[in-house]
Amino acid sequence: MRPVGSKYLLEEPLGRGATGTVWRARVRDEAGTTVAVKVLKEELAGDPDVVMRFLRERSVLLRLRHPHIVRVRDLVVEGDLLALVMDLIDGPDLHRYLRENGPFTPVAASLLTAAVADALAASHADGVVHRDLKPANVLLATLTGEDGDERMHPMLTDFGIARLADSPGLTRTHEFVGTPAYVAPESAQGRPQTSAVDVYGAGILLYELVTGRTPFRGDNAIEVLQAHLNQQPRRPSTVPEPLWTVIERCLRKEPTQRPSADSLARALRVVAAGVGVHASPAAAEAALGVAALLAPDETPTLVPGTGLGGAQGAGGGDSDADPTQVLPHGQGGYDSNAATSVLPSDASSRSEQPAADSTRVLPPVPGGAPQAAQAQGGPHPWESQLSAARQRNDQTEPRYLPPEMDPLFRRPRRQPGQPEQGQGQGQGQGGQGRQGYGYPQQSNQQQQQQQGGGQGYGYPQQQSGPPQQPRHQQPQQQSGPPPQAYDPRRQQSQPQPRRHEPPQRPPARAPEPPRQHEPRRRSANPVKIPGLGCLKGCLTVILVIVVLFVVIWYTTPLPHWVDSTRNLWDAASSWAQSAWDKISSITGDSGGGQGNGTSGLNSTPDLNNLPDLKGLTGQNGN
Ligand SMILES: Nc1ncnc2c1ncn2[C@@H]1O[C@H](COP(=O)(O)OP(=O)(O)OP(=O)(O)O)[C@@H](O)[C@H]1O
Repeated sequence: MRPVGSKYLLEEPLGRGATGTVWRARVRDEAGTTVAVKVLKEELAGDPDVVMRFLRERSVLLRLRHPHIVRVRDLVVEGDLLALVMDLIDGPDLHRYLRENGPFTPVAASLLTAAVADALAASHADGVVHRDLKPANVLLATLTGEDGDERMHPMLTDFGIARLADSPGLTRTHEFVGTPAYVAPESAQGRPQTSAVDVYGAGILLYELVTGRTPFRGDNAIEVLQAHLNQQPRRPSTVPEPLWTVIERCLRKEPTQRPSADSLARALRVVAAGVGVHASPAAAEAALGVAALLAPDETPTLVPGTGLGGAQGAGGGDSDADPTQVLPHGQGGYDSNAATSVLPSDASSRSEQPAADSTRVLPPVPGGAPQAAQAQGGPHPWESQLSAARQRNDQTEPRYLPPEMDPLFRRPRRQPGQPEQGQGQGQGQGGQGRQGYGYPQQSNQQQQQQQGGGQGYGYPQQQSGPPQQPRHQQPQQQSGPPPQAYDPRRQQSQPQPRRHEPPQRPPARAPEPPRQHEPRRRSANPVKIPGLGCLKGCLTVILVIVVLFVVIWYTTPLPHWVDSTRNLWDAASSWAQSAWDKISSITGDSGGGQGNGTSGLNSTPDLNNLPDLKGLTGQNGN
C-alpha cells in the first residue's frame, strides 16, 4: 500500500486513462473508509499550469454535488503529485458495460441519458462544463430499491479533468484534449466552447447506447473530426422517431441550435414514456411532439479560456485554426473511442495501447463473469458482475508494485521523441439503474415489447449466451407509472449507492493458491517529508564519524600516542621552563652590571644573588 498525502493509502489500481490512474484507496481514519483516488499523470502533475488550475478549481470540484455526479472529496497536492479523491463506485463504467452487454433499449437509453443530462444541467448551472462526456466517464453504481431490487444508477465522473489537462504547456505540443468520437465540432476546430459541447457529447452517447456504435467514425482522428464537422448523422432504423428528433438536435453543428441539458433531460423522459409498446396514445403523441421541448440554452456556460470572439480553443489554436493543429500525430490503427487524448501521440505509444478500449487497465476478470451464460432463473447478470468486483477486491493485498505502476516513483523526464510508457488496461464491474435501466438490446420484437411499459426499462430477464455477445433477453413487462422528471429532493431521499457491500457472496469459487510476491522495495523517503533527507544525511554523517572514531580508538595505538604526546608535552614544557630560567638568570646577571641592579629583562631582583651584586657594585664604585 502506498500513501498519498497523510490521509490516504492506495490499495490497488482500478483503471488507467489518459489523464491518470484510478486507485482503490483507504482513508487513514478510524472507519477506514474506502475511496477512489485518481492520481494524475506525471506529465500533468509536472505542468505548472495544471497545478495552478488544479488549485483554482478545487473549490468548484468539491462543491459539485448531485445524485448523478461522482462526488470529489478532496484534492491532494503533494510535491509533484496531484490526486483527486472521489467516492468509490463499485460498478462498471458504461463503456465496458456496453461492450459486454450490447446496446440498450430506446427507453432505457433515454432514461439513462436523462439522468446524465440532469447531472450536466446541475454542473452547467454551477458554471462547470464537463468537456469529455463519453460512456467511459459514466459509472454505473448499484442502488437497492425499497422492493429489494438492485438497479443501475448512472454517475458522471471526471468533471474538470479535461479542463485541467487543457494546459497551454501541454497543448503547445500539438496535443488533443478530448476523445475524438465524442468531441463537438467547435472543440475540434478550436472555436469557443460552451456547455453545448456537453449536450453534443450526450447526443453521441445516446446514439451509441441505442445502436452500440458512435455516429461519426473514421480510420484516424482526422477522419473522425472531419466527420463531426461535415457529415450529417443518419437515423438507424431501430431508433424511434421521437428519440431521433432528440439525437439529431443534440448533434447540430451549430452549438446554439442544441437544447440545454435541462430541456434535454425533460424531453428524454417524455420520449421514454411515449416510445414503449405500452405507451398510452397521449404519451405517444407527446413524444412525437418532443421537438417543442428542446429549448436551446439561453445562457450557455462558457468554457474559460475559450472566450467568445476568437479566443483560443482547446488546442490553443484560433477560430480559423485547421483542425489538424489539435490532432494527435498518430496515424493509422486509430480508435476513435480511445481514451481522452492529452499527450502527444506517437506511433510507439499508440501501438502499445490496446485498440478501442479506454478502460482496459487490468486483464479481463477471470471467468468472464459479466458475460457468462446466465440460464433463466439463474443468478442475475448483475450479480455476476458484482461477484467479479468482489473477486477483484479479494485479490487486493499489499504487494510489490513495479515502478511503472507506482505513482510515487519518479521516472526521469521524458525527452522529446522518447516514447511514452504504454497505457495499461481498465476494468470495472457490473451496475444497475436508478429505476432499472435496461439491459442489452433485444431482438426487434422483444425490444418493441419492452418499450411498451410506462417505465419500460426495468431489468430484463437473464439469458444464456456466449461471452462478449450481446445477450438477447426477454422483455420485462412493466406496468408502473410513466417515468417522472428528475426531482432532486426525491433523489436525495433515496439511499446512496452501496459500496463494497454486494448483496450476496457469489457461489463458491475455487480458492486461489497463495501467490508469491516479490519483496517490497521502499524508497529512502517514500513520504517525501520536506527536509527529512537533509536531516537524515547529517545524522548519518555524525553516526559514521562516531563509529569510525570508536573503532580507531580501540584498534590502533592511538591512546598510547595520546599518552606519550602528553608526556612529550610535559617534558617539552619543563625543558622550556628550565631554559627560560637559565636565560633569566643570565640576563639578570648582565643587567646588574649596568649599574642600578634593577634593570634587565626581569626587573625582580634575585635575592639569592644579592651579596654578589653588592660586591660588584662596590668594585664598580671604586
Ligand atoms: N470513482 C470511481 N470509482 C470506481 N472506479 C472508478 C472511479 N473512477 C474511475 N474508475 C475506474 O477507473 C477507470 C479509469 O478511469 P479514468 O477516469 O482514468 O478512465 P477514462 O475515463 O477512460 O480516462 P480518461 O478520461 O483519462 O480518458 C474507469 O474506467 C473506471 O472503471
